Amino acid sequence: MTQPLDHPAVPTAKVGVLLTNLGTPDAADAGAVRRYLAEFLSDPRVIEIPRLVWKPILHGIILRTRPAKSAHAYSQVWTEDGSPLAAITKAQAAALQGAFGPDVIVDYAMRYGRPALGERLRALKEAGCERILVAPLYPQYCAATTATANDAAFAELALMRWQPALRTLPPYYDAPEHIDALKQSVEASLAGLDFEPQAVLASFHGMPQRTLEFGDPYHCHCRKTARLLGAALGRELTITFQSRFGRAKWLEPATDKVLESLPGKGVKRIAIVAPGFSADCVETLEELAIRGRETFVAAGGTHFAVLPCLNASAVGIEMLRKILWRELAGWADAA
Ligand SMILES: C=CC1=C(C)c2cc3[nH]c(cc4nc(cc5[nH]c(cc1n2)c(C)c5CCC(=O)O)C(CCC(=O)O)=C4C)c(C)c3C=C
Ligand SMILES: [Fe+2]
Ligand SMILES: [Fe+2]
Repeated sequence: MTQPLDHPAVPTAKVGVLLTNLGTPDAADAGAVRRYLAEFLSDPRVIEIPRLVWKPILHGIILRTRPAKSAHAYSQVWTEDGSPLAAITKAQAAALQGAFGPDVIVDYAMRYGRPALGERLRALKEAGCERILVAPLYPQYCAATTATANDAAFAELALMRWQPALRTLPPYYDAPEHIDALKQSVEASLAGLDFEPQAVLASFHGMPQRTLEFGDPYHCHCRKTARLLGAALGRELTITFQSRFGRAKWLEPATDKVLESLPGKGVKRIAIVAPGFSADCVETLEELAIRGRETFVAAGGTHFAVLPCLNASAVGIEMLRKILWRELAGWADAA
């Protein structure tokens, strides 16, 4: 439609897709890790204990001791492109750019640290996106991951007079496309090993046990992903939970305890898959692949492999394209 001559230009309405992940420090040093942990661990969605109790523990103990230890972990997996989590999420967004047509812009952001979620959401709006799909890349829903990413997106919208329409990506723990992508990826990785594992572990990030009692579906989602993936592979997977944090009881069995116990039961050759992580990160590359191996070998294990996450692999990107396309129904074609 022709506009009056004095009317400002009206850009074509665009659609935005914002991939989000947890976040990561800007550098593998104690200062950067401290800033990252301070933001992350101040989130009441992550640490669900009264602020009055938690603040002194966080500032008096955790932020004094953990940054140096975690920085060492990060330094062992740091790449030329920075933190693996940030580099892989960036590569996923780049691989999906153009996949939904010329009027759909794909970007990425982090819930903690940079690029900040609110800032990228605003940038999409400023680029003309009137509709935005926020896609937290966690297959299994968890209040500490999915919900807090969505909260941050809506908090940014709360600051706007003219808001874009927002959709959020539902969890995809049991989506056939996700299970099939995992199956293909695991089969290809297992075929590349020079040994036949006696057991394959499915290690998920842990959560405090009481979040299950509060009604968080995370534990059930993890179990279902493992069950469906096991059925697709035709072999039973041993489910474990890693990365225990703090003193409270966490979901069990704990990955490190299982690694310690398997060789004594005659299981000396294992592979680990981490189907709760859409991208490799410090938890898979350092905690599992470095410390996990040390634990397993010290207990008498002889063969050990951690299989890569879907990352920006061809099957991983094709899976994301399909599940995002489904959520863009009625939007991408209207753009
Ligand atoms: C995949 C799902 C995740 C859940 C669930 C989760 C819960 C959760 N995590 C912590 C504490 C830490 N997690 C850390 C790193 C980290 N966690 C996830 C994912 C989940 N966390 C990812 C992808 C990463 C990697 C980030 C990276 O930079 O590579 C860390 C930082 C590292 C360290 O110091 O060990 C902490 C701390 C809690 C408390 C929690 C649930 C309550
Ligand atoms: Fe975590
Ligand atoms: Fe960890």
